[in-house]
Amino acid sequence: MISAHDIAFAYGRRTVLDGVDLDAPHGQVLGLVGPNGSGKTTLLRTLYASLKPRSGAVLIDGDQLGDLPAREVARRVAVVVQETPGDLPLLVSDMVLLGRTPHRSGFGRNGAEDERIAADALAQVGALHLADQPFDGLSGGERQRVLIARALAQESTHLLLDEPTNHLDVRYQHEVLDLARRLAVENHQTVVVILHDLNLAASYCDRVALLHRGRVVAAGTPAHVLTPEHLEPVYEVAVRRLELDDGFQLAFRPLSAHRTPERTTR
Ligand SMILES: Nc1ncnc2c1ncn2[C@@H]1O[C@H](COP(=O)(O)OP(=O)(O)OP(=O)(O)O)[C@@H](O)[C@H]1O
Repeated sequence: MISAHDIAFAYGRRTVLDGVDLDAPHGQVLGLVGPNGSGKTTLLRTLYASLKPRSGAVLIDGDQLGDLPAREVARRVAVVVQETPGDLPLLVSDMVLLGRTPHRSGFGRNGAEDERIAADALAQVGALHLADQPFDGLSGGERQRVLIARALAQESTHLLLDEPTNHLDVRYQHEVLDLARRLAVENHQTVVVILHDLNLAASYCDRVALLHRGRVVAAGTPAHVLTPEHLEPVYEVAVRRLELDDGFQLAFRPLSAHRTPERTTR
């Protein structure tokens, strides 16, 4: 479980998070949504100690994140963020094996068990066939799946994902979020995921926090948060919600398209 209390963060003099509270229990997927620049990535980074909040506290299973050694944080929390190809010419299999690092002692090498776990992780994201290819040569979607496999190989109890559906085709968007759900429901993990697609958030998240200008302006179930009343002022678009038998679907239009177009007749 991750809980954040009264988090504030500033880049220099610019405050981008202010009074943020968050609860991400085990066994659930929490979605972070909000417009560009609302503070989602900054907030996520405070949850795995990549950024230190100016004030407030982040607790992982009741322990202050700031008090945990980096290795212990890595054992508890796996992270998938957008990553550009690096200078290290790694094979896909080696990239996934990096996920085993927090479990190795000292300069220990990967054992057969680590290799089995890494191969399993690749299979789970449908990328086992890429194992012997150079990571830098992959497409954006393939790379994304391999990074998710690396996080799975880490076997942590918390999984943080920053726009994991970026670059993925529709099939893999659903597969990756379905996998995130199964990790929460079946493995009782805590999953926190940043999503731009609000319909995907509605389908796969147990709870959603809507950020606007560094504050959580609504939090709760997708049905409660993802309403035209909450979304229209935050995104400045017209929102329609279509209720379906098994949920709802959101449709968006620019606010200007709401007005009846003026016709000029000559
Ligand atoms: N390293 C940085 N230095 C200065 N300002 C930054 C830095 N990173 C982010 N910001 C600013 O902080 C604000 C929040 O950024 P953040 O990336 O957390 O938003 P976001 O909601 O994840 O955005 P997006 O949906 O576009 O990814 C933005 O205004 C951004 O310009």
